[in-house]
Amino acid sequence: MPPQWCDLNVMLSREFILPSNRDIGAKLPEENADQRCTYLCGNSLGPLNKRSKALLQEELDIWGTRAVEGHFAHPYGRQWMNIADTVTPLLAELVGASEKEVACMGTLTANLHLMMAAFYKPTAQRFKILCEGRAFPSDQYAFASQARLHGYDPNEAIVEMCPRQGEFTLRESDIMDLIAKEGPSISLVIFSGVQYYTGQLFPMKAITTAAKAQGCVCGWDLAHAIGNVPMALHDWDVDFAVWCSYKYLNSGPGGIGGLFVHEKWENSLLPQYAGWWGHDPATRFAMPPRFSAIPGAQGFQQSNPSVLATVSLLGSLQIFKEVGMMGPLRKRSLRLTSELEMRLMKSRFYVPINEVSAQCLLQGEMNAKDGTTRQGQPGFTIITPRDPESRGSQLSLLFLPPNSDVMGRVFGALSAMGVVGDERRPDVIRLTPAPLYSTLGDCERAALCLEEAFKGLMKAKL
Ligand SMILES: Cc1ncc(COP(=O)(O)O)c(C=O)c1O
Ligand SMILES: Nc1c(O)cccc1C(=O)C[C@H](N)C(=O)O
Repeated sequence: MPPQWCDLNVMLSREFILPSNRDIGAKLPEENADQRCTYLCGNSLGPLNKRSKALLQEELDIWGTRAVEGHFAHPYGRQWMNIADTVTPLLAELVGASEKEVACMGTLTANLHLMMAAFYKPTAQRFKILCEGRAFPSDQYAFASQARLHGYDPNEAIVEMCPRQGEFTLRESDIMDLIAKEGPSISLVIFSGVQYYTGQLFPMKAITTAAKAQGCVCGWDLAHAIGNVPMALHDWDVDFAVWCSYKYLNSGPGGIGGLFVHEKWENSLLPQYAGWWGHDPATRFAMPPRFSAIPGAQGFQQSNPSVLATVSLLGSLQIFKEVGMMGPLRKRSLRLTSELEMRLMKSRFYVPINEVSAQCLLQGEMNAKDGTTRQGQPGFTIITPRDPESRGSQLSLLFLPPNSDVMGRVFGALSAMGVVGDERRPDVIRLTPAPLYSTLGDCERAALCLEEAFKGLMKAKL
């Protein structure tokens, strides 16, 4: 039976090590200084957990006592030679894939290039890359450089889909229409599962189906989706996907990445940038001169993975497994994010999204629906979709008036009160209650502190 809410609260508070208010430099009374801070920043970096810490210490000790032997003989059965096998089944479960469709390797951007090298095969008729506008910059750089590599001008080859005028997120029907319209000229459709800036969860299954119907390859950047929302990449017929593990998978800064390649490609797609870790493990250490790829995603491995990075991921994935993986976690996540949203919307500084016209935003104004202009008055709206099915854990708060100092000052005040989110300039603060370690109390506290931050701002303006 999956653990209940209260059991989870207790268990998870024991598993994670969160910075205290003092650690993060919050300016709070002494009696609150050593309490854990309100950490709502797992969309950027998940916190440390005790299992990862213990596993890391074990591997350091084994390194100290066995050195090179640790590759082949390991007191806990985690021979370094096969270390990725400890996490592959868990990653496969998280993304909805078979084990051979998944590889724990490298880093997100490097894996994205590897996958584009394998899957982006532009022709004169079909050469475009369709992606969301304002994709994470590393992805934009990767797309543009891949287009250039094939001799295309990124301005012509890359189709960035932007929200309608006055809107902040994409409509499913618009995405479908664009794929249908541009389909014959599109080589690759690649979106992020959850958009890093707005927190929008794209309809992954529908986009994949539409892309495939047009004969396009469909890939996904799952940086903000893995460990955040349930997925079924195999059943959805996704061609490839890449991810990092330092966000919702809590593997630590710069943690090891991963990729997915659908099994249907197993016999027709050979790794072009081969390395010895993609070679058949049965003969890898015999060091034969000719490459013989592991069938499936793992054939794309190049180097031996960092053992320290891999066990750090393993510790967190063991917690995922213990709580029942994404089923119970998504349920908890929906509850937490709705709680945060509900409390934020009660704020007197909250402005409903439909009252914020993008045109006015551009001019640095904020218009109320009734026609009155509340020019210059500080406030915020939530640009993440209201429909829980169209978002993960994250809420993105847009501060008003735009391009003012409101966001920066609120962010500073939140930090001083022990609330850790992150700022994305010019006007957004992302707040993410992650179901593995956040509580309803965190959501309540964040909303109260936001209110306090605004009050401080208003007082200072008087
Ligand atoms: C959506 C997205 N893509 C790519 C990256 C870059 O990842 P990495 O630095 O691990 O390559 C990030 C985060 O930094 C991201 O959020
Ligand atoms: N990887 C990061 C880092 O080393 C420092 C600061 C931020 C990051 C991030 O991952 C940013 C993240 N992708 C984002 O969504 O903004």
